Amino acid sequence: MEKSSLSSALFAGTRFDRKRFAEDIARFRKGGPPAPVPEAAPPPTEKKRKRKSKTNAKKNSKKKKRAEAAASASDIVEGFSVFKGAEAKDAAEDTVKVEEVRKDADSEADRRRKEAEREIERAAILRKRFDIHISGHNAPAPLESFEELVSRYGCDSYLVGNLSKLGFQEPTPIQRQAISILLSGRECFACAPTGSGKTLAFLLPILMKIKPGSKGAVKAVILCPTRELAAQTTRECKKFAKGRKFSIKLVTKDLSQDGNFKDMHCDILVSTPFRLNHAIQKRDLDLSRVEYLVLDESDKLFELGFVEVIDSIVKACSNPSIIRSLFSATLPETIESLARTIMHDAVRVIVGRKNSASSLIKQKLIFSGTERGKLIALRQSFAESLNPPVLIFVQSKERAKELYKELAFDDIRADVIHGDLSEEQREDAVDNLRAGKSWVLITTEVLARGIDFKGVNCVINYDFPESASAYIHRIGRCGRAGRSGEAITFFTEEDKPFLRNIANVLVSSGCEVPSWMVALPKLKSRKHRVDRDHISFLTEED
Ligand SMILES: Nc1ncnc2c1ncn2[C@@H]1O[C@H](COP(=O)(O)OP(=O)(O)OP(=O)(O)O)[C@@H](O)[C@H]1O
Repeated sequence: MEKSSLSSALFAGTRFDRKRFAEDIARFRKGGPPAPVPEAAPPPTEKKRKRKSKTNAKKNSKKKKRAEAAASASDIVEGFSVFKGAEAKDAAEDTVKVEEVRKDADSEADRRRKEAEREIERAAILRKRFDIHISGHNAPAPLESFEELVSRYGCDSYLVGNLSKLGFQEPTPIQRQAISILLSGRECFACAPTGSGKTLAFLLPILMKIKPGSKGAVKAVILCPTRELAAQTTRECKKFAKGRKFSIKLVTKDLSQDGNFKDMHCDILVSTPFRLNHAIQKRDLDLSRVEYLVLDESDKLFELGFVEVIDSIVKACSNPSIIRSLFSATLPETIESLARTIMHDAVRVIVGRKNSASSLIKQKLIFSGTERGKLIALRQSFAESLNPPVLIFVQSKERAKELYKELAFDDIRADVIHGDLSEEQREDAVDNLRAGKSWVLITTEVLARGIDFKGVNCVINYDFPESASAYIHRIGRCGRAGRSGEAITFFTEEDKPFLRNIANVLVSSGCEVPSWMVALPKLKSRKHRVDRDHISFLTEED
């Protein structure tokens, strides 16, 4: 006979009759009255059978307890072999079941571990493919597609529908990673090239997570360094949110000075730092329920002049579970460590190389000798090829006006934007370039950051930029959203000592520069501000 059938034959019918041995049980029980003995059970009716099968589930879950009870019962009836044997058999069966449960749990843990490993591998492959570099523990995997927003994060389909209507088919690298970080509730430092879609990267999690709501409870604040950028971000936000009743407001001069924020319904507030701080200090704007705070162009916002105001705004956003994020195309170490003081457990994301220009821009440095030489070089370059729209950067509003006068002689449809113009005039100048009414827009640093002119073909740095990051942001007004662009930078004898920083940016973007430029000595001062001669062909004698 086989071993298994032998044992089943031996144990067949071996059941302990508690009723028959009740007195013995009582005798062996240590203290206490004899346990009540149940009547011998009649054969189960259909109803009872059903009830029994229902209770089986409960019984199974109590297997472990029963095994323990069996062990203690055998202690009680020590020496009573039949009882001990039967319970021991029960206990053995239970031990097998417990072992099975443990094995199941082990294989479940194993399965989960393997799934987590696969997820880490998948994330690493995506990051490598899109040149995404992260630091910070347990960063969530980048998005594979916008559809994943629905399947993985429960995004409302209206939002994905809006993206598709706007022609956004695939997330850009910074969107893939920053969106998943913010949606998982982590804070984020993000550095990605100009024109790579950082705006949507911070707007989308806000639109997904906050609920359109009640009076006086601002839920998200977005800070931008200039009014033009704040206005553009507000417009973008409204486009993405179309179809939902979000109240999205731009803090204008009037609103900051006279707004009744207590009775105002506003979910998302976009502002420059000074206007927002004015509203907090003078108009009782309450930011204590803000859930998301975004510092766009964050390195600019942490520059001298803004720091105290930013500090006061950060303090006003006092919600302990607030999620802060910092976005820029440039993030110097000094600014990063300053910014870290306000962040909790942030993940740092870099797309491509930190502090580098977009690889879509063809960059050129042109020596023009003197200020006069620059004007000749500019006219020559326009005569050879003028590929509008063109953006020209100068270092001051006076120089912007001067250059505008010069170009007016040349029948070039030029416009100018600077700080002396009213808000409306500035908006008109930007709109005219967008609409193709003007070909050339002369500007100061005011349009250097964040402004999205999709079609700008060429950026000319008429005046040499004051730093490498100013250069990266200025030329980043072209070569956006996958399009190519051209950047021309004039330099004079006076600018030569400051060439090294800019030449290094060209080198890291794969553009050719003469070796003497990168061999120039390092300068202590990073900023380059020069007093320049007036822009004019008319000399004093003329
Ligand atoms: N996923 C996408 N698919 C197609 N176009 C996109 C996508 N995301 C953003 N864009 C477009 O790319 C352009 C640049 O985006 P955005 O202004 O957000 O860039 P940015 O990284 O913030 O640039 P900057 O550093 O200059 O501020 C915009 O015109 C935007 O509409």
